[in-house]
Amino acid sequence: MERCRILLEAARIIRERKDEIATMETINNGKSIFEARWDIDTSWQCLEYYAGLAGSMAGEYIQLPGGSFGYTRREPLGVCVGIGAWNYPFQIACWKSAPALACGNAMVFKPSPFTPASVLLLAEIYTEAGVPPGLFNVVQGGAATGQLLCQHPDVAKVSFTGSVPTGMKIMEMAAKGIKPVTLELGGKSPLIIFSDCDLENVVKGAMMANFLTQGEVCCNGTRVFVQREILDEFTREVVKRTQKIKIGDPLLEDTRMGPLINRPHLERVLGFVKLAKEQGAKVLCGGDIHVPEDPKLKDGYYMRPCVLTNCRDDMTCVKEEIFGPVMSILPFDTEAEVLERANDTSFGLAAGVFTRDIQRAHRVVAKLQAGMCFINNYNVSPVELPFGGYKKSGFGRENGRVAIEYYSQLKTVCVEMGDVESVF
Ligand SMILES: NC(=O)C1=CN([C@@H]2O[C@H](COP(=O)(O)OP(=O)(O)OC[C@H]3O[C@@H](n4cnc5c(N)ncnc54)[C@H](O)[C@@H]3O)[C@@H](O)[C@H]2O)C=CC1
Ligand SMILES: NCCCC(=O)O
Repeated sequence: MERCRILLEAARIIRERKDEIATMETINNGKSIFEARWDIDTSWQCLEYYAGLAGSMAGEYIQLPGGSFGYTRREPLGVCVGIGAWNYPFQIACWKSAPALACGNAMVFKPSPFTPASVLLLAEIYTEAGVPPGLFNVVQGGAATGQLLCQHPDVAKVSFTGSVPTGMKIMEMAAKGIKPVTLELGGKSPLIIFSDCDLENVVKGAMMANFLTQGEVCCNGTRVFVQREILDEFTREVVKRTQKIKIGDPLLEDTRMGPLINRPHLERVLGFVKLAKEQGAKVLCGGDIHVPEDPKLKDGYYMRPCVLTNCRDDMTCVKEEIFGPVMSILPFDTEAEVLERANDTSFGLAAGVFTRDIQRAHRVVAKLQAGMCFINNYNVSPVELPFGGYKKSGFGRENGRVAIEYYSQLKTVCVEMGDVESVF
C-alpha cells in the first residue's frame, strides 16, 4: 500500500506538470506537442495502473495430503535495468519503472543518448512523491554504458526497448549472468483492410498506424494490405489526407509532424524511399525533404510523409523496418492469401484488421503471428493491455497485469505438518 500511495502521488504530479513534461518531450524528441501530451497521459496512467496492483500482489495457498500445504510468495528481483529507445523517452521510462517499483524492485534507467532529458523529470517527480533515494536512478550514456549495466553482477534483470541487433547483444550479455530479459524490439507490422470496412475509419486508422511520431514507432502498421475492390478509393483518400499533415515546429499547437530524430536517421529513411523507387515502387506523395517556411527551422530534419504503391512483398521497403513516415500499400484478393503474406516476416510485434465482419476479424487475428493485434483501430495504447512481440520483435510484455510476472519471482514454500518420511 505504501508503494501504491507513492506511485499515485507521482502520477498526480505528472498530471499536474503535464504541459511542462510534454514540452520537454517535444524538445527532446521532435514529436508534436499535441502527441507528446498523449504520451504523458499514457505515462501517468501506467503509474496509476501499477499503483492499483501494488497492494494486491499475493501468492497462492496450495493444500497437500495429510494437512501439509504449500504457499507461494511473489518477491522482487532486485535491481532492474531499463534501457530505452529515443522515440517515446518518457513513456518508455514509465512503462518500465512503474511495474518494477510496484513489485518492490529498484531501477537503473538508461535513456537513449539522443533523448536524455525528459526522464530526469521523472526521477525528480519520483523523489518528490516519496520514492526513497537510490530506488530510481538515471544513468546517461550510450552503448558502452548500456553494456556495463547489463553485465553488472548486481543487476537482476534487463528490460530493453530498441532495435533487434541491440536486443540480440543484450540477450547474449544477460545469458552470461542467467538474467531474465524483456525485449521490446522492432517490427514491420501488417495492417489488413477488407473491402467491407468503414472507409472513413480505415483511412484514419491507416494514418494512425503510420504517421505518429514521424513514423518512428515500433508497432507501426507499415505494410498496408488493401483488398483490391477498394484499393483506388482507399489510396486516393489516404494520399489526400497525408498531404494535409501539418509539418513544422513541433511546439506549435496545430503541427502534427515534427522533425525526425537526427540527420543520419533522416538520410536513412530517405534512402529507403530512393531504393523503393529503384525497385519499382511509385511515390504518390512525400518521401522528400521538407523545408519549413520559418527560417529558423530550415536546417531541421523534416521530411514529407510518404505513401508508396506498386509495392511487392520482396521489396526492401516492405521487408525492412524503416522507422520513418513511409507507408507501403499492397493489394490483395483473398483472406487466405493476405494471412500468408502478412505472416511472411521475421518480425511479429503488431498487426491490424479492419472489417465489419466480426467473425472474420477474430478468425484473422487468431492466425496472425503478432503479439499486439488491433481490430478496427490501430496504435492506441491502453496501459491495461499487455504489449510486446512475437518472433524477432522480442518477448516478455509491458503493461497489463502480466508485466508483474516479468518484474518479480515466485518463491514456493512447502510446509510439512506431519513427521518426516525418510528413506534412510
Ligand atoms: N518494441 C518496442 O516497444 C519498441 C522498439 N523500438 C525499436 O528501437 C529501434 C530504434 O531505437 P534506437 O534507439 O535506435 O535503438 P538502439 O537499439 O540503437 O538503442 C536503444 C537503446 O539501447 C542502447 N544501446 C545501444 N547499444 C547497446 C549495447 N550494445 N548494449 C546496451 N545498450 C545499448 C542505446 O544507447 C539506447 O538507449 C527501432 O528498431 C524500433 O523498432 C523502439 C521503440 C519501441
Ligand atoms: N505508444 C506506443 C509505444 C510503441 C513504441 O514505443 O514505439
